[in-house]
Amino acid sequence: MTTTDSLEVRGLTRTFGDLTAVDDVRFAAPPGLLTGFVGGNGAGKTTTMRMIMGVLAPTAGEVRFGGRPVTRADRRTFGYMPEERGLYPKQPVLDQLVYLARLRGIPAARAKAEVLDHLDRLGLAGRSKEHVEKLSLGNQQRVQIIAALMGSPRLLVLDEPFSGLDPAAVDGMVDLLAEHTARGVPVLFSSHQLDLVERLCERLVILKSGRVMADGAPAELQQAGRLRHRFVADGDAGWVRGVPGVHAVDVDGSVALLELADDAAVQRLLATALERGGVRELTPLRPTLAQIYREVTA
Ligand SMILES: Nc1ncnc2c1ncn2[C@@H]1O[C@H](COP(=O)(O)OP(=O)(O)OP(=O)(O)O)[C@@H](O)[C@H]1O
Repeated sequence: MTTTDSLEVRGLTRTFGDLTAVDDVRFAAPPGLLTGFVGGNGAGKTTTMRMIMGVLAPTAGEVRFGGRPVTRADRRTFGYMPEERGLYPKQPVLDQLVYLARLRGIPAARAKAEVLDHLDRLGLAGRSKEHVEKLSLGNQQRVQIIAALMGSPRLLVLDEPFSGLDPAAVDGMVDLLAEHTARGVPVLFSSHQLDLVERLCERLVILKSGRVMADGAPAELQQAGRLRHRFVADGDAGWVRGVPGVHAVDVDGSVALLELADDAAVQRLLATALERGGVRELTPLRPTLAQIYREVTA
């Protein structure tokens, strides 16, 4: 079943007493894309996701899906991995997942086949009869992921789905998510692992103190980020500090990391370099996601 619905949040706000945990948050998670939701501890990611899923009422604002306000019926078709993982410790893995799948309205035989397939793909095929409490935390996490992915959800909202997973499980998870995005499903997931977010995400929302600090495709955010240059002089580059419009972030012998105010600063830099013996290299450096994140949340 393919889908073309977007998730959209508009002006979403939530207060707890004097604290505004989520403050006028607006962004969209478009169909078929992985949208990464990042921000430090307490930034408001979980609170936003809980409001999207209807677990927590907003103080203000609205959640829309497919171009209209989200309904309870819509939410029953969403896959959600909550921060507080909700598995029954004393039930076997297979029984539990089949039960959860049946709650989503999947017929018994199909539910079992789907669960067994997912267990196999996340490396848990041999564990299906074990009680959840007997599994390692990483394996419990895999079971929790499967619970969210059952039954062709129309939207996936995943709170820290990658935390505690080993690299093989991350790869298995990435493959599974790709099948959902290929069907057009919007996927919103929170993470503190910026390297992983950089690798996976087609869109990014950065939150700080309940507010959206940046929102867009990683390449767009990189374009907007402060462009730096690596400069290598013929000889010591210490003189770059005196060139107007040139900010030397770091100078180490002949190599300098520079921020150049404008084209005129570039020309002044090159002219001065020629007077002093020449230029070996001047290369623009696009900021990494980690640098962008540090800049917008500083
Ligand atoms: N039920 C609640 N009652 C009071 N304060 C709350 C409640 N839920 C969340 N908060 C507060 O709201 C703020 C945002 O919390 P939230 O859990 O959404 O952040 P987060 O970005 O998910 O953080 P983390 O990365 O640490 O999980 C925090 O200051 C938190 O203490």
